[in-house]
Formats: sequence, structure tokens, C-alpha cells
Amino acid sequence: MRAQEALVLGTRALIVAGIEGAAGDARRLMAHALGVTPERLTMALGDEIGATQQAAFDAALAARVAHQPVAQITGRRRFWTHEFRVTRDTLDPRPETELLVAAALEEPFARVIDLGTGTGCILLSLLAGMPFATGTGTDISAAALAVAAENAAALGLSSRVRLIASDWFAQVGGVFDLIVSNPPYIAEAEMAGLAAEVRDWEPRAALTPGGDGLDAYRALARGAGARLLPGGRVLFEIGPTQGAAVSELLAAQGFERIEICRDLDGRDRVVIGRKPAEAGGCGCA
Ligand SMILES: C[S@@+](CC[C@H](N)C(=O)[O-])C[C@H]1O[C@@H](n2cnc3c(N)ncnc32)[C@H](O)[C@@H]1O
Repeated sequence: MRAQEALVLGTRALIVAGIEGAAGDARRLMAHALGVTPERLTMALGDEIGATQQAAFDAALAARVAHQPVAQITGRRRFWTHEFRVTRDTLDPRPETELLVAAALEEPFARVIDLGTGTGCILLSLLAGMPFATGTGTDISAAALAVAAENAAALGLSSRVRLIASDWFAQVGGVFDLIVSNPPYIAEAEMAGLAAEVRDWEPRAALTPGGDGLDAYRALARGAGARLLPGGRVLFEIGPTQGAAVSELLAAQGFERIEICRDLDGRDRVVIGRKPAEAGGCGCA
């Protein structure tokens, strides 16, 4: 059978299973099974599909029918300017998180910390864009940190990266001029309503801190001032309804010039705050 025919059958199987975006997913899974990039797939579709490739495609389809996210099946996700390894131990990097990267790169920085780094997609994208900066990534998940280390090595960034297992700032030393985080922010009550791809396959610790969804911001806002140089910035990704609450948490800790950036859908997505440049002006330091 030609790969093209196998792709048609695979697409149909995903449609029947009710998978949204079946055609695009089937193409990505076929490219993965054939060992080609999605960009080169069209050229490969005219060839006969080998038994091993068909078995790989069938296994990938079965995983997708069970609602496993494509990035977990292929183990790869493109984010900002690079490809990142993704596993069941990491959040699949989301396109909206690129807004945080873009906003952070608007000003130079020398030392950045990314709390809850997961795959390292934010931290490594920032370091790739700021050649003389160094960075620290923390996570409570040792398995996620191992993936971040792999990604750092693959991007040739290991010498500029330090990875630490830590509950937010607990094990963190030193000071930074940029603090970033995309923490878990889904309220406990909203978990049941999530898509199966997220709820059943992504790490719970990456999705929710429990309760009202704001506990991670509370810990981060409390700890950020002491680890930030005067004039330094903090950027947090937020859920679309959390802008006011997270802004208040930062204001209560003495941060100033607080602003909220919207994503391409017009939804609040990133909160930015600054530690006052004058020593003693920030209640948190
Ligand atoms: C929403 S994911 C973000 C991952 C990655 N930064 C991204 O944007 O794709 C949140 C991350 O925070 C980590 N995390 C959860 N609780 C934590 C804690 N108490 N201390 C440090 N990291 C934590 C999770 O393991 C997960 O990797």
C-alpha cells in the first residue's frame, strides 16, 4: 500500500473516533511513522509504506484514538524558534506561551529564572534569543527537569543553564533581573471540564495548584521580590480571567508598572510587573 492510502485510512479512523483536527493529526503521525519532517511528508506519500512504518503509524493512531496528544506521541513540539522534546512528564508547550517569550525579549536581561520550567521551552527560547544571558530553570518534577536538560543539550545551551529541583523559590539562590513563570493555574473545579487530551494525559501538577487556581501566583509573588534586582521584571502567564487577581498579588508585594498583555484572541495572557529601581521602594525585598 502507498503511504497516501494508509494516510486516508488513518484519517478516517480518527474522524470516526471523533478526534478534532483529524486530518492534520493523521499527517503529523504519518510523518512521524515515516521518519520525515511534516514539511517533507507530501513527497514521501507516493512511496510504498513498509511493514515497520505501518506498525508505527497504527500504534500512533491507536494512541491518538485514546486521546493522547500528538506531541506526546511524536515526542516533539515546535515552540518559538526551536523544536522541543515533550513527554508525559511535561506540559505540551502552548502557542499562547510564546507571548510571554516575546514580551520578555523586549528588554535585555543578563540573568533569568523560569519557575516551573517543564520542557524548558520558555527558558531555552529566552536564552537562545539573548546570547550573553544565563538562566536557571526550576521544577518540582525531576522527570520534567530531565527533559529540560535534554532540550538544553540539544540546543547547545547547557553551559548557560542551571536546572534545580525546587518548590518554587525554596531551593533557589542568587538574584536575577528577569523572573518568568507559566505556573499551573487551572482551578480545581475546572479540571473535570478539560479536554481529555489535557485532563487525562498531561501531568496534573502542570495544570492545577488546586483550590481557586491562584496558589502558585501567591507563592511566586511572595518570593519574587527578594530574588529580583531593583528595576527587574517579573512576567507570569495567566488564565484569561486571572489578570486582576494576579496584578493585585504583585501590587501587594510592592511591584509597580503592572500591565497585562493580551494574546492573539484578545484574552488576558501575561502579567508584567517591575521591582522599583530605588532600594527600599519594594515592600517585598
Ligand atoms: C503550566 S506548566 C509550564 C511548563 C513550561 N514552563 C511551559 O510553559 O510549557 C507548570 C510547570 O510547573 C511545575 N510545578 C508545579 N508545581 C510546582 C512547584 N510547587 N514548584 C515548582 N514547579 C512546579 C510543573 O511540574 C510544570 O512543569
